[in-house]
Amino acid sequence: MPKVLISDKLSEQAVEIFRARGIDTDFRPGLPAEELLSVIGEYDGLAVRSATKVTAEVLARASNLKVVGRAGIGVDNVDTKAATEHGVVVMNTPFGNAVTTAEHAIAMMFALARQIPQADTSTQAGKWEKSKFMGVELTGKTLGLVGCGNIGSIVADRARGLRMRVLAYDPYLSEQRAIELGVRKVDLEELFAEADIITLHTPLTDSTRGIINAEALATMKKGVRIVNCARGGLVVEEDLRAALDSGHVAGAAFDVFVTEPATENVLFGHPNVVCTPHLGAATSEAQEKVALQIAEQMSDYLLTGAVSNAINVPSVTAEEAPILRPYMRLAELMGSFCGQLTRSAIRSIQIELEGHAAELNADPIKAAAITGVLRSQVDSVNMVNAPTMAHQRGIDISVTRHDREPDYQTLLRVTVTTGTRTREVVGTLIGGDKPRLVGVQGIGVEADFAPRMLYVRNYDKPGFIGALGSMLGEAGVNIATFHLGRRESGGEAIALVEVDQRVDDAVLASVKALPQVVRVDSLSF
Ligand SMILES: NC(=O)c1ccc[n+]([C@@H]2O[C@H](COP(=O)([O-])OP(=O)(O)OC[C@H]3O[C@@H](n4cnc5c(N)ncnc54)[C@H](O)[C@@H]3O)[C@@H](O)[C@H]2O)c1
Ligand SMILES: O=C(O)CC[C@@H](O)C(=O)O
Repeated sequence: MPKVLISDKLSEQAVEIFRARGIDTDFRPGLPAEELLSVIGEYDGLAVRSATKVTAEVLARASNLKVVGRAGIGVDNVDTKAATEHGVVVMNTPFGNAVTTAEHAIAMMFALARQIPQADTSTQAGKWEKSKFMGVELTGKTLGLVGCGNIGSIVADRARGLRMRVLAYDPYLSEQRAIELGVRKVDLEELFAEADIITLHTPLTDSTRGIINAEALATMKKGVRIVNCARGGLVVEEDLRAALDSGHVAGAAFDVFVTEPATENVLFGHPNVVCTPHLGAATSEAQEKVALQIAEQMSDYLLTGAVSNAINVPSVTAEEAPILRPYMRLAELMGSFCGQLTRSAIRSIQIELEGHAAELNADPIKAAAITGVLRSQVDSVNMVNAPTMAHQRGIDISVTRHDREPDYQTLLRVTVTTGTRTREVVGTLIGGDKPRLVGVQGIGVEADFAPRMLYVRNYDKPGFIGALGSMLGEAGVNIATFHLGRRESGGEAIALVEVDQRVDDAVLASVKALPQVVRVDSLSF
């Protein structure tokens, strides 16, 4: 039974879902980092929000870990690169808290426009400062969205409901989508120059870090207000503080900070600043949604292999998973066949799909084939890290779908090329799910992938089968099945011999010495 650890404060509904799906679950919100390091080796899955830091060190100790699930959007607390290297899937819930976070941004906008937090403090202190808290209307004002994805587009919708004019800067936003959203797509300079309120909704990346800095602030309207409910680091906090002090910026509302938890910050204490402690996603509705969603996604992956919302591996739907699983097994076995025969640096791996296979999601099949090829070189390879490992080794990967009718209903071909040789195997599924080899090096030969096999390249000359049988018999090796194929009578041939015992190197050397034999390899699957 898989075992999952929940190390952050997730809705307890997640625990119920894991348990109902038959997953052993430990709910330990607030687990200290040192304890996480000592227990992580026991778990197949780790569910977190943003407090747990899933570092390279944690991942290095996580010998059984298959999946990290982030109940939320940002995975900046997960070392995704290290997870990929360790073959751990990282998944998030990209939509579960979008409405809630958009509402928080709108709430922050109102808080700034009407100075609600400051007025509340003053009123409850017994002051009645009506003239001090003169606000501004939002109706008719220009809102500048930096980032118009899930959250930004919901903010746009709500802002239009407030009769605001909405501008959006997002290099990946299409003109068509901007029209559908009722926003005007502009460049950043125009947005800065025209917006009365600017709200940020991008991830923190190299291109967005410090997107609002002193230089940008100088190009904004005097009296601009700035809202950040996305990520700390999008705004250079010191530069913003200076612009608030000079009065150029009329107000700033921040939910996220460069350093979190933010117990100290340069923005704190300014009369026109409103802060919340990363509460964007903190509603019971959103937390329930993300907890349920991550528990379902992680359970699906651990129990069925279905992958959704993964950051580092292609998606496989619950419907696709049972169909793809035998293909992934076949591709891995075929890759392994080629990999075991390859002793030098691989230049390329080509995966071809024909018949029914050509209609399927090829990414998981490709990842499985690469895994199989690399497994004989690297123990730690799996479906998650195989494409990255191939890339790191400079291996060129290609996938081709053929729409021609194959001899079999469905067919995969894996071709591995080194500097000097090309190895090609062809395989199919018998009865829908049983892997069967149907060709090697362009020679038709049918065999199952047996746990122990001999692969013999020989010439189709009399005496070979008898000699091989006697040698194996004398060595105490029982032949379970024997499959032969040849290019033409007397020409190049292949024998695939399923054996019940391991064939030692001395016997392999004697087989190799037979006059008809070109090469012999012992394979295991
Ligand atoms: N405060 C919170 O509690 C909270 C909650 C949820 C999400 N978030 C954060 O909000 C942000 C937005 O989340 P989302 O779900 O809308 O993400 P999303 O991926 O749906 O949207 C991000 C948008 O930013 C755009 N973008 C990327 N690079 C850009 C650039 N250089 N300039 C302008 N736009 C750029 C993308 O094209 C995309 O449309 C993320 O940083 C997320 O982590 C915060
Ligand atoms: O879990 C949280 O409270 C933060 C969520 C938010 O930052 C996210 O990226 O989804």
